[in-house]
Amino acid sequence: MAAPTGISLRCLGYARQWFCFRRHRFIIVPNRRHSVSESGVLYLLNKRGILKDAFPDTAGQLQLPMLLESGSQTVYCGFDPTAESLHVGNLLAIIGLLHFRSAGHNAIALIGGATARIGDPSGKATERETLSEKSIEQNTRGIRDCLERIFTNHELYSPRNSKKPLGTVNILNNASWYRGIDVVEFLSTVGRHFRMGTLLSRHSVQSRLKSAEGMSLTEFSYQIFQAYDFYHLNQHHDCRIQLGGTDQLGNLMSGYEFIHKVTEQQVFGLTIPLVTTSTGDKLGKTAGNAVWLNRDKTSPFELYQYFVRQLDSNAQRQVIRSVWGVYLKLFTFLPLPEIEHIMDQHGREPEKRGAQKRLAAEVTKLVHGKEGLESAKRYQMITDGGVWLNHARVTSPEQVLIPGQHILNNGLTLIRIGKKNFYIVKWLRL
Ligand SMILES: N[C@@H](Cc1ccc(O)cc1)C(=O)O
Repeated sequence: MAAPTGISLRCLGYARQWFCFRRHRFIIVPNRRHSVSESGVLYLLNKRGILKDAFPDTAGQLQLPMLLESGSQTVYCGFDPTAESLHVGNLLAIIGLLHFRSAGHNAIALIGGATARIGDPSGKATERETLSEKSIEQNTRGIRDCLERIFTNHELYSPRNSKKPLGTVNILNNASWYRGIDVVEFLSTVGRHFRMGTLLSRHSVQSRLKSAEGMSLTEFSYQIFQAYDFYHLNQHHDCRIQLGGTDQLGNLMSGYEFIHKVTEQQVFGLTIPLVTTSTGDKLGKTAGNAVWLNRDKTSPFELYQYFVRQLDSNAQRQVIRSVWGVYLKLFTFLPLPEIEHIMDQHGREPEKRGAQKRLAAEVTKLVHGKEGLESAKRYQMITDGGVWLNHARVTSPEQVLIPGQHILNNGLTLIRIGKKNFYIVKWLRL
């Protein structure tokens, strides 16, 4: 973590924390003259490395901490249903929302049933493929399922630092408010507030305009829809904070500007960092494929393995040690002193792979619950080489039982699990 040595902006005497920005990192420096609210959610998110930028920066530095301390607030983050499941790359945004929930604030996960049809150009070099309404509906079901499961697991299993009651979580779909909006009405009332110069200046637009393919009006208008969503949630759910990945900054700014113009209310955008592996790749891809959060696309075992395995090379041990510590802070809700303890132990006995096993266990429990974690561990036993069939070690969970080899001619199989547990299985021929 970067040391808090940049330009700092002191809050007036009544603020509990002040912030500084250095090399695009969001740093919160506790105000030593006043009792520091080290339990504040921004302070915590920052300590865990989950915050990157705030928008608008100056107001964000001074007003947002005060707003969050003044009472329960509503925070939202959107997910477009472009696939049947969310993936590991979405996990940090969900975890960010859940930290707000743990601190007693209310979280909205917005499924972009409407925006998925428009297609967000942010971070994309080419126009998105058009999705049929039917596949968007199917994807929406998969994503809703995924979010509900994670929210329940968070409530059941995640350790909490705050004594405040958990905030609410709400899953909404923006298709529900666009259904009733007339296109002429939308352009004449909403469209009027957006200035072409500002829209054109966004990075997502600029990079696409320079490409040979250019950009369609549909994708160009995406930021207006996301801005309107923020406005809608502000009006109907008193939502004043939007969370998104770093590529979402332009969309967050459009929302801020629109709401500010129409309502004069102060709202905020927060970005979370893009997590990369030690080799610089986006986290959440294995052999180029995404690691999904729904079990029919990536099993609990594969998810567990992904976190245990990747970066697991001796050549990178020094890097790995610090990376595991960072991942534990980002992807688990374990208290920071406990993470330090895990890392100390890991430093003493790295061969036990304690840090990565704990990381994998916590992530699998959050995503698939206790039952999912148990099933992942049962397979793990096989890949660790702790299972023998007729005295031969089995290391692949895909192992098939072959008659004559694993099922002896007398119809028996001797199974050994670990050092001491022996079982005889008698197979009946039907
Ligand atoms: N544009 C976001 C998803 C989103 C959709 C609608 C919103 O209101 C907010 C966010 C993304 O692609 O990640």
